[in-house]
Amino acid sequence: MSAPILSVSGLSKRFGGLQALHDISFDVARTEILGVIGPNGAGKTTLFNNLAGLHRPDAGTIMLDGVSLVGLKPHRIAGLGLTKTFQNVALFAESSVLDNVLIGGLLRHGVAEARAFALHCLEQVGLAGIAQKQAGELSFPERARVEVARALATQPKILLLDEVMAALNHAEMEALMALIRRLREGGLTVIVIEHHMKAMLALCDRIIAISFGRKLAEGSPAEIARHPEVVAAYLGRAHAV
Ligand SMILES: Nc1ncnc2c1ncn2[C@@H]1O[C@H](COP(=O)(O)OP(=O)(O)OP(=O)(O)O)[C@@H](O)[C@H]1O
Repeated sequence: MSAPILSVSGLSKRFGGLQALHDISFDVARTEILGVIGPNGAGKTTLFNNLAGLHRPDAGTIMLDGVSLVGLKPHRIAGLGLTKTFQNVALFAESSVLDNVLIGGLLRHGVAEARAFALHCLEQVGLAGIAQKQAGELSFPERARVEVARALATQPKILLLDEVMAALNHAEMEALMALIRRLREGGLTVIVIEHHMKAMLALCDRIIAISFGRKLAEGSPAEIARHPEVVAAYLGRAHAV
């Protein structure tokens, strides 16, 4: 791997008696789509929260393009280029789609510029036509795209997507995967958490599997799909690729 855009080393996080992350290390290449899989409670969202500055790790280093992120506030980390979507798509229901996306743009722009940029982001995700719709009236696939647009409005180098496909049917998932691939072709690096294994195997260049806060495996989708511990811990013995 040429110089990684993100380098995580020895990351650990404890909540009281629970070791939620234990000595997690991995690198992410520029414009890579990296998947993070693991059973419920494995520590996936905690990993994202530590990367994005919502939690402070107890130990370990996180370097984004050579800059240390540990101890920085989330808006500083977003300013440096790492932005996370939220698992339960928390949009302001009473506000328009445009205003929801505009909020992300305020990180770097004044209101007028952020509005224009928000429209551009909505175009990128194919939702320019519903910019004035109230966010509370959106379908699940629209909400997922608005959440991606809001993250894009911060102009990230790395986008962390936390289960944005959770409520989508097969066709909607395929469409969102196509969007993620397009964003990568435009230069974005993406780290994805999803439970849907087929989608992850199809979408990701590389996958890390975690279980009980520890990294269990790391490799190509094909390697992960046949890794004995991953199969036992997560995929189920019946899974075969
Ligand atoms: N703020 C917190 N305080 C205490 N415990 C927490 C906190 N956040 C997460 N945990 C615990 O840490 C463990 C890892 O949780 P996390 O949400 O990271 O798992 P996950 O892999 O994202 O799960 P899921 O697939 O269900 O979203 C769980 O046991 C969870 O209950």
